[in-house]
Formats: sequence, C-alpha cells, structure tokens
Amino acid sequence: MLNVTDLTASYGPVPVIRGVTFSIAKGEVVALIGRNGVGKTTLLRSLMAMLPVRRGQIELDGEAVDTLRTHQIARRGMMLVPQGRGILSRLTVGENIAAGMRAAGDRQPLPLAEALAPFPALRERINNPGGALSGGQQQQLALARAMVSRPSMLLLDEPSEGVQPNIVHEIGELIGRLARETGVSVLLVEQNIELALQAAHRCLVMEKGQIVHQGPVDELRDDAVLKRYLAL
Ligand SMILES: Nc1ncnc2c1ncn2[C@@H]1O[C@H](COP(=O)(O)OP(=O)(O)OP(=O)(O)O)[C@@H](O)[C@H]1O
Repeated sequence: MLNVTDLTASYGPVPVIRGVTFSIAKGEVVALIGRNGVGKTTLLRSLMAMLPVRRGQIELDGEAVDTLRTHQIARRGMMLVPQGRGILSRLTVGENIAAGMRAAGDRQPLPLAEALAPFPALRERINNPGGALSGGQQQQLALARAMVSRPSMLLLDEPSEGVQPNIVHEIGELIGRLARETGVSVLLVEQNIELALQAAHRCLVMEKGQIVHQGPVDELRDDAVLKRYLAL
C-alpha cells in the first residue's frame, strides 16, 4: 500500500505539486483525473524521485521511500508505466519483458510463462518486435514488463493513449483483473472516463497541483461532476 503525505514537488522554484496527501490500499485501483497541465504526470514522476525538488513523506508497504533514488524505489516494488509506454520497439516482446526482469533487482522476477499468463496476445507474439504490435498490445506489453518484477504498486500514465477506442474497455478490464488477482495497487492517470470506470474503485481529482476531491469512481458517471472537474 502507498501513503503520501504533504508531497510538494517542482522542476524549478515554482511548485507543480502542492501539499498532496492520499493513500492507496493493497489491491485498490485509484484513478487520478484532472484537466491538462494540472500536474498529474508530475505527481507520478515525483513519486518515483524523477523530479529535482521534492518534499513530503512517501511510504510504500510500511517503509519510507522518499529518500531513495528512482531505481531503488522500483526495486522496492513501485513501477511506473510512462505516457507513451517506453516500449523498446526494435526488441522482441520477450526481450522487452526480460528488460523488466532486470529492473527487479533482488526481487525474484516471475518466470516468463507466468508473466505472460494474463496476456494471451503477447504469448502468441513473443518473438515479434515491440514496434510491430498494435497500440493495445503495446499497452499490454508495458503492463507485462512492469508486472514481471512482482510490484506492489503500479503507476500508469494514460494507458488508453494510442489504444483503439473499441478495445479501451479491454485494457480497463485487464488492469482491474491484475489488481484483483495479484493484489497490486494501481494509481491510474486517465482522461478516458470509460477506462477509469472499468478499472478503478476510487477517484482523486487534481486542480493546480492539489487534490481537490476524493470519492468513489461512480461519481464520474455524473455529467455535472465531469463538467466541473474536467470541463467536458
Ligand atoms: N520537464 C518539465 N520541466 C518544467 N516544467 C514542466 C515539465 N513537465 C511538465 N512541466 C509543467 O508542469 C505542469 C504540470 O504538467 P503535467 O504534465 O504534470 O500535467 P498533467 O496534468 O499530467 O497534464 P497532461 O494531461 O497534459 O499530461 C505544467 O505547467 C507543465 O508545463
């Protein structure tokens, strides 16, 4: 589980994340929503120590990780799947997953067959280059590469991006299933409300670097709420 207390972070003198506090329980999926530029990506990056300036407490599975560096945080079990996914397009599906195994450090990674079990489309394409996959398959590969190190916390930045609209719900269903079946917790930055509703239990709403609202994800079914927080 993740506990974040009074997190403040910036690229320079002006804070982009301002006093953010929230928790995510084991196996819980939380959607982080908000308009463009409010700081959602920056929050994920600051949890991974990828920002120069950061203050506040970050506790992962009962241990403070806010003094650790990015690769050390990954080895403690928090993995980021960035926007655009970071697939190595010339390497095969299997080689991409092997790269995820190396990120595991001392954590014993899953055997390949086990890592691929939730992703039948990848099993059939194990020797194909990552760049030859469809958007949805690449998103699955990014999830498989993160899950192979048996993380306790996944940070997903816009998993619906570049995925055909008619299979967005499959990605949402997959994220929900990974959380149920492995107990991984998920913080999901997502503009696609369909995916958020499919995968998440709760939502956090961000405005100008602050969490201004927390509630059950079903609130996003209300057009008035969407209009207020997302200007849809
Ligand atoms: N590398 C960077 N250096 C300096 N400022 C940055 C950097 N990346 C983002 N910012 C600024 O930080 C603020 C928050 O950006 P961020 O990308 O976190 O927002 P976001 O909510 O994820 O938006 P989007 O949905 O468009 O990705 C913006 O004002 C942005 O210009």
